[in-house]
Amino acid sequence: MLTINQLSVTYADGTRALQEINLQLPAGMVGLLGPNGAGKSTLMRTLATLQKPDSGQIQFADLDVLQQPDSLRQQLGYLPQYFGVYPHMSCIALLQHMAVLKGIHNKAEQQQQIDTLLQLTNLSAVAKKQVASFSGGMRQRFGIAQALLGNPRLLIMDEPTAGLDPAERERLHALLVTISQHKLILLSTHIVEDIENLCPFVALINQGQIVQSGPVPSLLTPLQGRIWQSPLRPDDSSILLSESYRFGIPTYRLLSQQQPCAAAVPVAATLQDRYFFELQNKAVTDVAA
Ligand SMILES: Nc1ncnc2c1ncn2[C@@H]1O[C@H](COP(=O)(O)OP(=O)(O)OP(=O)(O)O)[C@@H](O)[C@H]1O
Repeated sequence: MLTINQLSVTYADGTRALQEINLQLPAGMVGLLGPNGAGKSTLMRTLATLQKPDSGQIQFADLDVLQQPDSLRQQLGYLPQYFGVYPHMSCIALLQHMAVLKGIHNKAEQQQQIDTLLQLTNLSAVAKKQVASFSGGMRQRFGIAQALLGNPRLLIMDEPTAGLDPAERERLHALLVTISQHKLILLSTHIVEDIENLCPFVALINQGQIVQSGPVPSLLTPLQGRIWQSPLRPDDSSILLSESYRFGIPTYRLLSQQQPCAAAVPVAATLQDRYFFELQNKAVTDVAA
């Protein structure tokens, strides 16, 4: 549904934020996962036609996005990473204003869409309050409501769950699943759990390059049967993927063909394992025999 070919973006100071990116994304929820500075926001802004690439092509359905940015904007909803400062306007007044900017001039249609979106995002009760007074979670839900004006086919969301408490994050997940029918929702995050919860398809980005993309199960298959969890860090040739703590006790996740030490138990591979593996710039064939 969305095809990206040889897309490169270089900033004025010479930073090569995107380097010849190629991607094919299907409809549904797609995760763009990468560490800080990987190039996620640059890619999202370029897809949203807010900044121009040095070179490359973007095709959305039958639309050449870089040649027809205005046509793309009519089908696009965008939730930026930072909204900046809100004007002192009520939620409903701001949505009415944004509806006009999106070309929804008919008052009855405007009202009907806004009412539906306020209900969907659970903001009806606070519609007359100023958005500037909203909590972080309410602002994100407002951000989604404005992005959904005009029923866009492509929804781009840059780190939508950043800074939300667990209950707000769950609410947002439920909302995203509800709206994901018949759309491509591209969701960027560095929170692996968000992608595991929501996205059947993922693209991993690191240092301006797509290092893997595909249906999540296909990314896990090469690691199955090779992931081990151990309370000790073995002194062998296994690849250390991550070190985490539970109640202050360390747990190591390791990639190895064989049991790395007597304390290691086999566990199912997760997206987080693949992500940490890719950040080490290794190929699956590097796994110790
Ligand atoms: N306006 C800019 N001028 C120069 N360099 C920039 C600019 N914006 C981003 N960069 C650089 O481009 C690279 C990619 O940045 P980008 O913000 O796209 O990454 P990101 O994956 O969204 O990171 P984060 O998760 O921290 O938001 C980084 O090295 C960043 O420092």
